Amino acid sequence: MTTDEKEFFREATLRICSSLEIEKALWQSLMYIRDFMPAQQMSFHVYHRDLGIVETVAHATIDAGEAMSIKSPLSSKARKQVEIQRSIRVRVIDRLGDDPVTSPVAGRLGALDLSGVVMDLVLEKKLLGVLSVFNNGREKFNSDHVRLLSLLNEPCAVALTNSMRYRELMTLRDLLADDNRYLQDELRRMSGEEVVGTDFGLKGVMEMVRQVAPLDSPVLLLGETGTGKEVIAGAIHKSSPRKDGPFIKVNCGAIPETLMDSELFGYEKGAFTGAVVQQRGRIERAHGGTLFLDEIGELSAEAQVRLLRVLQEKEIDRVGGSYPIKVDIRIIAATHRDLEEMMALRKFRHDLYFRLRVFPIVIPPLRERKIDIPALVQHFILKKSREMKRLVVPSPTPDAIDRLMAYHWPGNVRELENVVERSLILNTGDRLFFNEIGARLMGKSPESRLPQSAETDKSMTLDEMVSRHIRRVLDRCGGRVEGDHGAARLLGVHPSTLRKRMAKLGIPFGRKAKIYRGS
Ligand SMILES: Nc1ncnc2c1ncn2[C@@H]1O[C@H](COP(=O)(O)OP(=O)(O)OP(=O)(O)O)[C@@H](O)[C@H]1O
Repeated sequence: MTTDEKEFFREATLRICSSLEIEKALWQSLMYIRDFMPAQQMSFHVYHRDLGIVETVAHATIDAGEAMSIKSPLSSKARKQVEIQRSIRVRVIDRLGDDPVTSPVAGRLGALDLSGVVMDLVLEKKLLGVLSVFNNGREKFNSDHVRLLSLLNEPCAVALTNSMRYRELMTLRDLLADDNRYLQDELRRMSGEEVVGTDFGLKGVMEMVRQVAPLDSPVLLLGETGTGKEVIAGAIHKSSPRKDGPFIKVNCGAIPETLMDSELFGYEKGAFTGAVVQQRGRIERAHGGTLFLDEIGELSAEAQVRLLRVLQEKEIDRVGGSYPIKVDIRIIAATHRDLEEMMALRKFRHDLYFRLRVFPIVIPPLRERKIDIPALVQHFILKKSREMKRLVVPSPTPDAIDRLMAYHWPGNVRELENVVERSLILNTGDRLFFNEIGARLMGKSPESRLPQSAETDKSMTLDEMVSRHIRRVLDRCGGRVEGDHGAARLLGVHPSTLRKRMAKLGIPFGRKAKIYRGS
């Protein structure tokens, strides 16, 4: 190196290493180098061998440097030309648009008519990236310029690698923070989400859950609103091999159509005004876990087409993205709507329906499994008291339980949960009366009312309450468990479920009951 070259190397190296933000370092370098050659713009590019894509990561003009991520796919001829590269190569190109490697990149940067010097950045025989320096073509680059640039190969390669690692680290940090926020939300939502009624009203449902959980097949949960479809979706996820992965919920009815694509598929930085950072969509977040599509019947026709593609191809395109991303997800969909009727009305696609309907599970309404009511009440009292930081956990009076059992619960478990919460807010003592349910029942048919007891203010355990209620219903049915006038029908459970519960609570049935009743 001559003295001038040494000085050039020193000064240019100081600038290229001046910042981990490569766009700033690039601009500093351009401002220095332009005194030695006709340089008006400079860019750094990275080659992704697995995708055959050149990514322009930074670009500087005289005015400023800018970080970017512009991805340009190369032709197979250009890929070969790049991939056989082992040693440093510096090329002068008179018109960037005429070269198979530079033209796709120059096309994206609006630089097809510019001329430039393109230098491969190689360290330990590995191609790490490319530095390009270009101008408007009026002044030519010559061999002196090429020699000077070649001096900077190693510092440029090191600076580019360091800054890419730094950028990766920053992205990972953002993703982790993002994941953490999501997981905290999920945890808040899922914690304490114990399924009540697994041995009684939900026994059949839980058997199906056990069958399907270990597989990757889609599951379709059907049932009225508030029956616990999300709780069951969570139970499937928790007992599946994906349990350590994410459980991501999408409420298809709550996302406006204009935001649906970016919510589901995510977007690249700059894909639209306001897309200042890259954002992963919910489908991508569910990678390695379960995607729960609630209210699937509310999806628009366009969104149905795009979802079908995800199910078929198992890949997504981010909005503004230039290549597909593979996703490994298990889908659980849920709806309270009649999808078959929606298909007949052409409001739901046949192909999507058949893809989702591989394993349907129907969750019965609460009025058909009233046997679960006492346990659910107890569960919600404990849960809500904890949330409200109540020192004394109140218990319902026996009459209150009778009232709750007699009500028909159009809003299902969610309505019951709200009733418990309201009652806890209104009653600060240690007893809950649920008088509002009594009031609601006043308008109901006489058979939906059960006899009221005088013991309105005595507290009992949950088992005592259930036992007392079953005995009372049995008395009304003359001890009959099965049949149209049997206790099981009145309690909204299967006779064998009722017998098991009776055995557990020590309530005699069959021959024993006759002896006990003295008949
Ligand atoms: N078996 C159950 N055990 C415990 N809690 C339950 C059970 N079923 C439902 N819940 C509770 O009831 C509420 C409503 O349940 P969930 O949101 O799962 O119903 P859903 O059928 O998904 O409703 P929607 O159709 O309106 O989305 C939730 O707070 C849930 O925790």
